Amino acid sequence: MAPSHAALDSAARAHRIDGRAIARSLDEETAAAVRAIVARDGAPPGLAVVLVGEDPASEVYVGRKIEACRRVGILSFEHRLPAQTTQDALLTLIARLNADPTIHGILVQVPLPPHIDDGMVLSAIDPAKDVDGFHPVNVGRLSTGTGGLVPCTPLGVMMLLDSVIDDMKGMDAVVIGKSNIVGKPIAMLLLEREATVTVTHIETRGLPDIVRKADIVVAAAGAPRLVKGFWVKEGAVIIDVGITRMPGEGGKTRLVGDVAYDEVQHARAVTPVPGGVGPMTIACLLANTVKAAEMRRGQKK
Ligand SMILES: Nc1nc(=O)c2c([nH]1)NC[C@@H]1CN(c3ccc(C(=O)N[C@@H](CCC(=O)O)C(=O)O)cc3)C=[N+]21
Repeated sequence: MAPSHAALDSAARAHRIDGRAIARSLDEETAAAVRAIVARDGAPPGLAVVLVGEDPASEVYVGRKIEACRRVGILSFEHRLPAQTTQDALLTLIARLNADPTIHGILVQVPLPPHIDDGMVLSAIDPAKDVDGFHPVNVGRLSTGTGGLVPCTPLGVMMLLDSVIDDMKGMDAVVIGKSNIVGKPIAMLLLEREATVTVTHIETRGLPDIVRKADIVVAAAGAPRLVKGFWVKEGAVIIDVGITRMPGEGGKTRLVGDVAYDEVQHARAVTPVPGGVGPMTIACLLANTVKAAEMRRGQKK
């Protein structure tokens, strides 16, 4: 006897979007672009990575960024400053990096220690070197669709969506999370594609019912396993941006996303954590550094 549709459905699993593989192929393009820049200018693009303090998670991320630069041939310059560094000292370093022609991109790892004003520091970075896309000039460009450098995680999210969706026009997209570095820029990018975008957050009333209407769900609330199976419409595409470190077995930490991955197998496609958005964020940082170098040559706007 042929299996019933219900049996087929319950056996079907969502496509797992492989962020590591997609990041690897973007890195190949970036490496080729770096080789072309070296052939033309005699020197590769340079990225300055600034880390203030000793947050262990930040150290892991910064280490990965430096290693990724080496892989594609970008020169990285690491600036590790003690936690008690003053805001003035940090602003002085940024001014020096802004003026340094061998530096094409500047990344100041956030969060910064509490005595430093993130907004002041990010606004001090030359917008043309702002590979994070956090400077108000780049935020303004993104929201008016006028070019500039786009934040890395949101860029990566769009590439993951593009790997499974041909055209987002008219689709219902729900973004959970309203941060300046993830939720808001993703909403702008989805709007540019003519999706119908609802931006929600942890305080949104009736959140499960709103999410259930979505063809595209981007979970970026930083709330482990917030999105349950019954929140998700059959056939939706889900991007999990959340990364929370939880105590795991044997004193290790384990990473938990914002989506209850095992409960959403009736989705069309879903990203894992780890191995989804995280690797894309780093690949997009490298791509943005090349973009900044090419913008300086006046080749791209
Ligand atoms: N100025 C600035 N720019 C950033 O882009 C920035 C930042 N500050 N502060 C912190 C967040 C976080 N972030 C991640 C980068 C890579 C992974 C990543 O590679 N994740 C791996 C796992 C990494 C692990 O094992 O811990 C994965 O999801 O597969 C995650 C998170 C960039 N951030």
